[in-house]
Amino acid sequence: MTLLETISGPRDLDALSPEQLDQLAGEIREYLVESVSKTGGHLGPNLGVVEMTIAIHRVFESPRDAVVFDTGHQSYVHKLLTGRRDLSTIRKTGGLAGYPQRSESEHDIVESSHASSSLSWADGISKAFEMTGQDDRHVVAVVGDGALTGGMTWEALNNISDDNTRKLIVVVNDNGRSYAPTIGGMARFLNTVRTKQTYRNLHLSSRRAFDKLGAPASAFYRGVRGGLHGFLSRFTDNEALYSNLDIKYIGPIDGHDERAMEAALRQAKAYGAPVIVHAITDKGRGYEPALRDAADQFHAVGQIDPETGESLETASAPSWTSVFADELVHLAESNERLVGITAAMLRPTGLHRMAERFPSRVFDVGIAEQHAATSAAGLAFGGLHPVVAVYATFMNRAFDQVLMDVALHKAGVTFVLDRAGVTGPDGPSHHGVWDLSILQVVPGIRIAAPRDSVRLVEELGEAVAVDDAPTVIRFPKGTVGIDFDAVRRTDDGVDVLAESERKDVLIVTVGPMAETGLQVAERLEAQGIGATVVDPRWVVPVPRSIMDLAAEHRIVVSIEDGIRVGGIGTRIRQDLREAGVDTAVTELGLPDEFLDHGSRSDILERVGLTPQHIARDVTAMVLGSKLPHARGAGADAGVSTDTSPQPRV
Ligand SMILES: Cc1ncc(C[n+]2csc(CCOP(=O)(O)OP(=O)(O)O)c2C)c(N)n1
Ligand SMILES: CC(=O)[C@@H](O)[C@H](O)COP(=O)(O)O
Ligand SMILES: [Mg+2]
Repeated sequence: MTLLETISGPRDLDALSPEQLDQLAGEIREYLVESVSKTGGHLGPNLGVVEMTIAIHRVFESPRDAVVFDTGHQSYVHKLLTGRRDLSTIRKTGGLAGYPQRSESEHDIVESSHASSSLSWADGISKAFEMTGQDDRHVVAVVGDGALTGGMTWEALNNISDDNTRKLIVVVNDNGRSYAPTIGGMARFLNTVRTKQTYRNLHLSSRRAFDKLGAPASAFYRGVRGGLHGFLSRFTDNEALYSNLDIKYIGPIDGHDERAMEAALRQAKAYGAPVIVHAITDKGRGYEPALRDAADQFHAVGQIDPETGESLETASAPSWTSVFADELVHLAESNERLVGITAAMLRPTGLHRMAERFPSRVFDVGIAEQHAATSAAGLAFGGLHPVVAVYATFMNRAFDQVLMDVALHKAGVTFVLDRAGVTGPDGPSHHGVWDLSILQVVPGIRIAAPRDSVRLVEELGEAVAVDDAPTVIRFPKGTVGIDFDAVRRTDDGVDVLAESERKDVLIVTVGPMAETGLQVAERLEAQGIGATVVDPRWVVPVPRSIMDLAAEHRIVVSIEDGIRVGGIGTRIRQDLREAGVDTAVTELGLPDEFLDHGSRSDILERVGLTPQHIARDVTAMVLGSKLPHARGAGADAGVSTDTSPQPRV
């Protein structure tokens, strides 16, 4: 029996000797490589937090003490130590989540995988503990150096540094990387700390480092009620505590030295006020293929050969990301106004290709999507055309910047939203399902959803030609499907993909849902129901010809890989009413609920967004049987049927 097999909860760690702790760390690393190489997942980040997580769970008493992981992708070791020793189902339908999940364990607190929120969580939890007489409970936040480049962390630090006695420990997991090396002035400073062999005179050097960063950073260093003084000072008995700041700093500590981590954490625990413990770690620690991987040190892997680290997955077609990446380079060759912006995801969004070709025209702003959007408005003001490439789900947090900085100023900025729609294994906070509903309310915005690679190329070119409004191109995770040529194109750019003599149903598909729409049409034809399938290409604003086509049909069905509430279907319905077209509309999309992790196909099946489900429902509607009630959340697709005028039979 391995030591790991004896650990059913954190308290089982207490009796282990130093030698056993080292043995346990080795067993955990071995298991992570063996298991994650089969399932895929965040292998590199978790290999980097083995000793840290063991030390946290030995020093603190979860769940009485609250342990919060920023982003949560590095919580596999936490799961192993809190009664979930079998990771073989991780990220699979019905299996363990790839992030903390309260329904799995009382030890899990923050389920969102959106970075840079952990310190705000910790600030709130620690305040609540103090205010409810639970001030013997500690809060521990594990935050990566990458997550520290997100603005929320500094908002939280500014509050945590208020004069207080809250038992809040911030463990900075500093491995020097997000995917790639973490960017920015603060990261450069951390690097200074990381590389100092003796870490002597840290305080002096840090002042110099911040002075080097220029006035704003020095001002921040000297004056703002932030935690940086404590963050920069070296730990000595109470010496490092600054009168107007309350964040003591301990470190840097070797994050792979379990005993050193424990000692630092015990000091922090005993201190009785907010403390930062700065741990230096290696992403991918103990696994050569990860440490050697220059791209991202196995930040997130698919199935790999555990011996060599080689990917075992073969792509049957190019990914949406790679089609975008190549076309952007092609466009940038002839349009020197184009610049790219990534939020710490250069390679995952494909911008690395433009960066290789035009290094001075791509900016990595760190995990800072809000800053990305507004700095893009600035770039546009200066005469450039920025292309901001982010995952759709992360665009949520930059809504105000798109609205008030980009759109209000009619800035020509193109947002490329990768991983739009149901993504699958990364769970509810990673599905890119809100972008269509959120962004379509932005005045003047134009949103395109390419159905295939040909349209992605076409619509990207159209987008970057717009210089007086924000444009959005959204496409899903994974490889592109087959190209669907149009039967004809209307004068306002709507592609008719299939049409029938009988004008029973107009199916309006958003993006790659075109394939589903065509399959639905085939099924309907088999029932003698005539269907026209159209792809608007640009879904916001809804092209005029959609109104005209709707007026010719008995019912309109929209199909989108986004939440139905406030989706494109809703907009079509509203526009039809405003145009005086009373054709009934059925909007099909995702239910407005958080969709668990799983495979994309399983999730679409569960919510009823499949050709079979849709054809069955539409057949029932057109043949005049009872319209399907809005089915319960989670059971079926969000179906809203406008029942004002019944379909004309
Ligand atoms: C708001 C947001 N933007 C982007 C991401 C994608 N993302 C996931 S992990 C990661 C890097 C995190 O780096 P760090 O905090 O240093 O943690 P590490 O992986 O190094 O342990 C990024 C950018 C995210 N989860 N949330
Ligand atoms: C944790 C995080 O946000 C990312 O690492 C995410 O897991 C990447 O997802 P993809 O695998 O779709 O790139
Ligand atoms: Mg990091």
